[in-house]
Amino acid sequence: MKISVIGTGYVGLVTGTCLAETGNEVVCVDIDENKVERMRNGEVPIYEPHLDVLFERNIKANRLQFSTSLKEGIDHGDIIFLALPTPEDEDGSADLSYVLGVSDEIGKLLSGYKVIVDKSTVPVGTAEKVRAAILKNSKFDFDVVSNPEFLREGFAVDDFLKPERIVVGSSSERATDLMKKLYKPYVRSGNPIIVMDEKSAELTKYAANSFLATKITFMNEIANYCEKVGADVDKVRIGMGTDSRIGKRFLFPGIGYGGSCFPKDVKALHKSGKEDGYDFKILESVIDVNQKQKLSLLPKIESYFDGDLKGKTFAIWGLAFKPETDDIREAPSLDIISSLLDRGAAVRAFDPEAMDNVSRRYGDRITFSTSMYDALEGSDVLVICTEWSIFRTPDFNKIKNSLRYPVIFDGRNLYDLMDMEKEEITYFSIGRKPIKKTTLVH
Ligand SMILES: NC(=O)C1=CN([C@@H]2O[C@H](COP(=O)(O)OP(=O)(O)OC[C@H]3O[C@@H](n4cnc5c(N)ncnc54)[C@H](O)[C@@H]3O)[C@@H](O)[C@H]2O)C=CC1
Ligand SMILES: O=C(O)[C@H]1O[C@H](OP(=O)(O)OP(=O)(O)OC[C@H]2O[C@@H](n3ccc(=O)[nH]c3=O)[C@H](O)[C@@H]2O)[C@H](O)[C@@H](O)[C@@H]1O
Repeated sequence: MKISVIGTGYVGLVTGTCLAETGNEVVCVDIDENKVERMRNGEVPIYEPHLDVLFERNIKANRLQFSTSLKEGIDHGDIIFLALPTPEDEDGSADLSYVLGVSDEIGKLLSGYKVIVDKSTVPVGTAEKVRAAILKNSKFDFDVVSNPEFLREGFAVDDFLKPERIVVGSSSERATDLMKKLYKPYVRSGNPIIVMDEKSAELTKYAANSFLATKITFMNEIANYCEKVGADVDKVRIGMGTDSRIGKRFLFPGIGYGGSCFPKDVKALHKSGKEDGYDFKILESVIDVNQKQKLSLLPKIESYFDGDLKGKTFAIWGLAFKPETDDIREAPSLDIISSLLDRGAAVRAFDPEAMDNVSRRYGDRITFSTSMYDALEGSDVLVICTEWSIFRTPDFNKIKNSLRYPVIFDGRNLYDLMDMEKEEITYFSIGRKPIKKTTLVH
């Protein structure tokens, strides 16, 4: 089939590449000329595991092309995916200007029947707005489908190729049939294509993300309470998660959820609710608790240094909002770094993939290290913000010998408490008892 994807970010580029992988002819359109030039030169502009292999293969096979021309995209595709940003607006609502702006243009460019598929995460009622925006300028027949995307960064290719489900929101039989045909190769394992009306599809996406964010936040509150009463959140997590009604996944406490979606989507659903006369009290709490959780290591750090962080140097391991991505949008590490800098401390940071993105934001206000161990040199203590695999089994002797104070503040509970008892390291984590050793100052 002939497919166009408008917007080549994490979702658009993965969608375009994976759709080319099953034999479709795909044109990806982006407004960012530099990005399009890089992709035309064979460069994948984001870090996403396994994407490079598929990207290269499909470009070589001439199934994947890039353009800055929306007209080229609209002329080419029978199905046109919108994978445009829907960032948080000042009041917390989803900014629809990208989606509706492009829809406006599409109306002027249509020259025959097309299916316009909204893959961006959007509030209930957006499909109608997209339809109205196109209709304003077009006399040709078209359908609008809501097809929310559930991929996770870091696993995006796998999630797209083998989705647990595909949600298609459409009231048009013609468009639904085309979508089913397109997605058939991706649901061979028997996972369903769930067809519903557009509004329900739009809400399914917000409901899924908000539920997961709520699950994490609930565990963060349980972790905070564990610290007050001397319980161990790891044990509570396992005890709870083995109940299949609860499930083991997304119960890991930490320094809050981040990323380009959970924070904005929870706020957008809360805001939509308000506009539609419904007060999502639970989401208000989730937003509030998560903001506080991002800085939950700070009181522990301040208390360790008797409130005075001036002149101290902090090694930070992990900057991305989660492992296996270079994405730093709403990353808890940024809240922690800003708070440390505000208190007169210095930061030596290391991340396997996200340092370029952080450097664009902080410039030379922080030092970027060449390795995880280099970050420790000249630092007072270590703070862990992201659970990259390479941080899971470090050389504890190196940590002890490099830091001025052999102390770890772990925002992701990477280490077993029993193991840490054996090390001469003071260890603070989330929802578990602190392990305090008589500190040797180098
Ligand atoms: N990042 C993720 O893991 C997921 C994101 N989503 C949703 O998908 C949508 C896109 O998200 P991302 O891919 O992360 O965004 P992104 O910010 O990574 O990429 C958006 C792309 O659209 C391009 N663009 C902006 N205006 C344009 C225009 N007028 N014409 C053509 N291209 C234009 C930008 O240059 C950029 O390359 C959002 O609604 C998001 O909530 C949904 C599921 C997963
Ligand atoms: O709409 C989106 O953009 C996507 O948002 C999330 O995917 P993603 O943001 O890539 O990452 P997750 O793995 O869900 O993690 C989100 C945040 O929650 C945190 N998290 C996750 C799981 C957990 O147990 N504890 C926890 O704190 C992570 O550290 C991270 O900051 C959803 O998992 C995807 O299904 C969805 O498509």
